[in-house]
Amino acid sequence: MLNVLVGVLPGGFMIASSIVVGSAPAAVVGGLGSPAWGSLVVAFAVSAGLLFVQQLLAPLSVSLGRVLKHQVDGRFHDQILAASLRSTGIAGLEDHQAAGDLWLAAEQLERGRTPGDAAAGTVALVVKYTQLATYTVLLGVAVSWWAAAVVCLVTMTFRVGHRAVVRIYTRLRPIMGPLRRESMYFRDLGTGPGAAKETRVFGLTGWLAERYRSSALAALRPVWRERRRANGVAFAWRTVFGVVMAVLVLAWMLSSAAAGQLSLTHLVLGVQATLGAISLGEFYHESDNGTQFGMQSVSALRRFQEASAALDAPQAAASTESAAPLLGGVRFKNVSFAYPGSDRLVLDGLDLTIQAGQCTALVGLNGSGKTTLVKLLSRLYEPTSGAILADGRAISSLEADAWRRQIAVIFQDFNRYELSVADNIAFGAVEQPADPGRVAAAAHKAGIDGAIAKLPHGLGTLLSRRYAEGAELSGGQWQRIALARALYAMDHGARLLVLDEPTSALDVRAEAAFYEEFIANARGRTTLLISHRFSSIRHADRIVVLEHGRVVEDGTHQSLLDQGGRYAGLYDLQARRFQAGEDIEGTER
Ligand SMILES: Nc1ncnc2c1ncn2[C@@H]1O[C@H](COP(=O)(O)OP(=O)(O)OP(=O)(O)O)[C@@H](O)[C@H]1O
Repeated sequence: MLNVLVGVLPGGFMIASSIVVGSAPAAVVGGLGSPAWGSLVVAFAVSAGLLFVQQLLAPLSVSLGRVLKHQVDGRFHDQILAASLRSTGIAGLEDHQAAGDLWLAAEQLERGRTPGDAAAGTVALVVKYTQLATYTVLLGVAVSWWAAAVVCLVTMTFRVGHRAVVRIYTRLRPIMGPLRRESMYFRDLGTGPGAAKETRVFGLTGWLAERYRSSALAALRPVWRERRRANGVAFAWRTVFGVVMAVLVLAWMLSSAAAGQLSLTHLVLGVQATLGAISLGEFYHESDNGTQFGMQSVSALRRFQEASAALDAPQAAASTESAAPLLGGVRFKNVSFAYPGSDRLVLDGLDLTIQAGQCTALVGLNGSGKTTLVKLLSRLYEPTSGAILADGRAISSLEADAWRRQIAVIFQDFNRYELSVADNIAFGAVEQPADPGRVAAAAHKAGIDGAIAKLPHGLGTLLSRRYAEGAELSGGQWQRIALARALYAMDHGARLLVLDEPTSALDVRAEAAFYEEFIANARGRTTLLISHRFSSIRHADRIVVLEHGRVVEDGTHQSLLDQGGRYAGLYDLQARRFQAGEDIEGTER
């Protein structure tokens, strides 16, 4: 409503100021104090008043537009976070297309093309089109309706032209999107610290700069081509048409006034309305980009939400039973699994029981499905067929977050939070208030307390080089921090500890020592240790060998050696290499 008023006010000013000009000759003739002079003063006061109100309300309208933008954007940010942090599954985040849509939604926000801009831009359009409507009506009433129609047509022709240029970006989005994503990837690779070592060591810096340049140019060239086309001949035609029409209308008004068919007031009003309307045929900075692109992030987010919902198994969202503390073991019953969009069974009729109170080691070559098994256990994916039972209840029927509090999982690619050491450990049980004593105890159990003591602020040290007071840990120390996080979770009620390749950053001897120490400490706890190295986990209560998504051997270290099967073969191979002083890892990868 405010914007309608802001749109109408310039029309009011035009009327009042035209009356001022129209009544000036009579006022001059009548002199000071004459009725004509009085009318002139009233018209002048009204026009000044209208101008004043207009100057007062226009900034208010802009400010309210900004408030609207920030409110809409705030809500949208919440929606993006809520969509990407949905806790039922991660299939959408790991799917190329869906993840691309989520990236697009966030990227549009970073580029300042937000739903808030669309909302504020739409509201700002109300001002512009109310103005155009007002000028058209004034011209129609004061001069002629055909002149009003022509001027309105000219303005809209310019507007259509400007919008056509803006629309080019939307039309080319399917081509530009992947290219832009590629160029952003190369830019981030070149400017971020993560890849800095390798790009220099391998001499990739020149290659990186060239790939960034070529992919950025490939994304921009189609836009430049289309823009030249839209801004070239079509623009020239529109300009010629607009200028000719405007000149014709103005000339006609002048000749009518000269012939005495149009009063001075009507002439001034007609000229003002014509020029005012035509000046509205411009590009609207406050509206055009926002209304054209602002909703793209919304559509991209909707696509991501739909794809995630379709990719995640429906039971994941539906399960609501509360999870009782896990007392017995966990059983994988004939579990098969293929990643969404793939027919390949990564797990194929897997039968496995993780016994309570035992340390079970799961070994298998790269790609045999070990991490996938942990993702199913954590309910980040649901089995394609079969069931995972905890104390005899299908975990798919349990409320996902409640079930996850029963397990403490450290993935291979665990998170390194750029927060304090204490936070990194206490995230193991984030739903409970952090307990410094138990944090220190977990750090001690994970064998990282010595390294923490040497940090400038102990447990309070920020683990990030981005801060002056921050510190960086080695890969092996980070792994111990992650282990401390899992132990802290166990200390707060988690019943099953899962470590997926917890020692990949340790050297062979440190790894062997870690496993020996860990397995000894974990006695009596339900633990699942995952490794692709067969030699390290020989002290586990039980060793399960996974191959092509199935259990192929199951027993103690000694019984598996006696069987002389897969485990024995690979164990012997590693042991011989180790004795020969070669890198064990090299044999198996
Ligand atoms: N998100 C995913 N989408 C599609 N396929 C996947 C995905 N993650 C893993 N895979 C495939 O599933 C198979 C098993 O992978 P998984 O990570 O479970 O193996 P792994 O035994 O843990 O291997 P590693 O010892 O190398 O960690 C691999 O062939 C892999 O390519």
